[in-house]
Amino acid sequence: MADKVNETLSSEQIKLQAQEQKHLDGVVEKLKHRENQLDKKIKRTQAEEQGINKTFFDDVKLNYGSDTTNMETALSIHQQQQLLLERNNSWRSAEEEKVTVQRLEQNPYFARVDFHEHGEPRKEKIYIGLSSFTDDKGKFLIYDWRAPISSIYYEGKLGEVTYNTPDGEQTVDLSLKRQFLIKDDQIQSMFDTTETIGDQMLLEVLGEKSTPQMKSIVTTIQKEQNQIIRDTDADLLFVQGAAGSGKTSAVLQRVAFLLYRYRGNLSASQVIMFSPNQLFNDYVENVLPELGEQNMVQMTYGQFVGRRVPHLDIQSLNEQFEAEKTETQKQIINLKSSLAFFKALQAYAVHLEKADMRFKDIKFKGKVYYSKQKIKEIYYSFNENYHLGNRLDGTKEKLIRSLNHRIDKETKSDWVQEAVQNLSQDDLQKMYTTVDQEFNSGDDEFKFLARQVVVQQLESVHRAINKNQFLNSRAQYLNFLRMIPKLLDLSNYGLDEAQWTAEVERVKTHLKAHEMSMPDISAYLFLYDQITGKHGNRDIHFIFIDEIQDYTPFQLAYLKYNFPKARFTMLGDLNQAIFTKDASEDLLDQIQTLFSGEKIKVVQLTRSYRSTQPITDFTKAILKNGQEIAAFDRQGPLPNIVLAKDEPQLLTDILAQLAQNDAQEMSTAIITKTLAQSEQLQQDLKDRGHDITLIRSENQRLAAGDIVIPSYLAKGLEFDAIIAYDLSAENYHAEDERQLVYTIASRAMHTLTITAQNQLTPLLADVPQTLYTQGVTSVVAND
Ligand SMILES: Nc1ncnc2c1ncn2[C@@H]1O[C@H](COP(=O)(O)OP(=O)(O)OP(=O)(O)O)[C@@H](O)[C@H]1O
Repeated sequence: MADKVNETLSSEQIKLQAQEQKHLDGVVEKLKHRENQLDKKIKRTQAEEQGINKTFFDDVKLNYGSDTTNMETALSIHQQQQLLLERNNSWRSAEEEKVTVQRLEQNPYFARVDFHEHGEPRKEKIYIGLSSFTDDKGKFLIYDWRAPISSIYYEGKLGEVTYNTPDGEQTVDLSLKRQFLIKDDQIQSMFDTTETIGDQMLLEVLGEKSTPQMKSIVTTIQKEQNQIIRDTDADLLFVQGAAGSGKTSAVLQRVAFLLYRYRGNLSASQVIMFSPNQLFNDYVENVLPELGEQNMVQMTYGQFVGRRVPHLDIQSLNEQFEAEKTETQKQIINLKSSLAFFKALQAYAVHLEKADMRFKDIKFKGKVYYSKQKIKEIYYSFNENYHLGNRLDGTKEKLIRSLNHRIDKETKSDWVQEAVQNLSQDDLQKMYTTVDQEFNSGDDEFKFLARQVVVQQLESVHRAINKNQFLNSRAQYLNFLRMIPKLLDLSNYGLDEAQWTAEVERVKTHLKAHEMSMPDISAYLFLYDQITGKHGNRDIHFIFIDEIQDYTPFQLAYLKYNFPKARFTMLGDLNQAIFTKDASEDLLDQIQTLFSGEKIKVVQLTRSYRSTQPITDFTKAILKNGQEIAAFDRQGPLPNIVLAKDEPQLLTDILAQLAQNDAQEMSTAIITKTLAQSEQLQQDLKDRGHDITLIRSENQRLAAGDIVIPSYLAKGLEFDAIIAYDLSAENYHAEDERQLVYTIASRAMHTLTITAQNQLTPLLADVPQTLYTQGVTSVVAND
């Protein structure tokens, strides 16, 4: 496209481009000059550091005569260390700057804006790039895209534009917005725009082929995305965005923005992003480093809870997704996912201050050392001002004190006498505090050793106390579940007591086998946190949650509890609730309750950038009463529905479509509903002589090229071409699978093929026939 634009350049434009090229040459020269200077600085300071290191002790006045000379020596060492540290910092920061300069050399800037400050006669002209760069006199040659003034590039049209600065709002008069495509220090093309970022550049970016790694979008951030990226006000920023509307992209640029805006007060380790699965983590991991920032902490909710209960087998993504559920099970899950369940647990915790704590005996050498009755007695011996956490601390303190008393007593028991006599020379040496420890008498020595032996042996009791091993967490959780009919109204969830009792028994059986389902694990941990008085991690400043529609209100409440000081950004598409399905509908209401009294901002992104217009129009028609979606005007072939009469025919159709996509150099993902189908399909294709990568687990790496992947792992990802596997009436029939079909179809960037055996799923029955072709393999690729 750049060529097409160049072909039609007028002489005026050619002149303008030559002027810009001259400016660019000047900036590149200065960047190279700076790199040179930095190289010299790095070499010099490293040499100085080595020099200081070599002569360190020659230069230090080693003098250990008197107190004053000792002091002088210490001072002298300190001075030398300071010198070393200074040199070290100096070359390290020069190295860092060099990396930035080198990144800028690759692509110094992507935009220029001209504007007048209000009341100032002089026109200003600034260039915007990935980082700031000043010349030797401190004049800005490039502004960081995150600098306050750069916002005007993304914010509005020409004319009056307001932008936020740390000191409040500023207004300028914007007279020019120019975009550049620069490669190897040459301007490939440039566009002046009158609208927000010209569609031309966006079209070019979006028309590119997919990559196994997500790319940054700084050059073409859209106005509404910019609002998400630069928000510094909201305690909760909630983004509802259609599939492909750039939620994930916006959030990654937002992390980069926040790290810049709060530089010095915020580090990447204080930002956590919760993502749908590990594959997705890999997919996005390059974006921040590309922007010159460190990656934030990334994890899935499963990982977040799983690491705290290594002994329990938690339901995997696959099990969660594929488990067939009865109506009662669905209702139980609904209950356990609710805020009411969260509150019931808090109420139960208050009740525990008075009664019903469950303890385990602490044993020593197979015998009860502190009985659970004794522990319970201590626990409830404190007055009513003691809350759960204090009670536990108080109990532990008392137990430790009692243990110390018992150590003295225990030293006189027979087993200790015997153990001391049997100590080897080696054991003895380890026990003495100094090699030649002296004692007044043999008796004293014996007492000393006996005490050491007892302390060593009783270490297990000590540990049991310290590590709360006397808490009977599992029995406690079951007790909480049994109490539920008293704490909330089961009939609100369409359940009766008998069904609930059966559920408690089910949880008990699973616990015996060390297994737990996802809804239980959060409640189990929250209960433990209540009992231990844990108040969460106050050091985390920002929490991002992607694909929020797959979280339950309980999980979100639990995350909020865990990160009490954090500001939350939640992104999702209520149309894509593939785990929580209908329950996601009132999620936003529930979240608002969670953040009541705090600043909430809700932003909607409706334009879908991932897919061509025909694909977006088709996917939009799958949904009934869904959230708003607008297509981006990028053309391509209509989605194609291929019906096969039987399985061999289905395979033949898939192979034909794969061949066609390959010929157009598009990578294809065949998305099946379940993992079993993916495995079968991979084998069937192999039998037909076609090898294809199977993504079976989230812990795999995404490879370039064609893949087969089950639906729940394709979340958040995108591919040039999608083949939706067997969207037949038999495979997809339940109304609550509509969102799943939408999620699958909306992964496609350029081509979408729907295959089905026999009869097409009724979920597509209402899609107008004008929105797709049927029976033929699609022909035209995106130009
Ligand atoms: N402003 C933009 N400039 C260029 N590309 C963009 C822009 N916004 C979004 N895109 C592209 O659109 C595609 C979809 O973006 P992204 O994955 O962030 O959307 P999403 O809303 O998280 O989608 P989903 O909910 O379906 O996972 C990506 O390829 C992204 O690079």
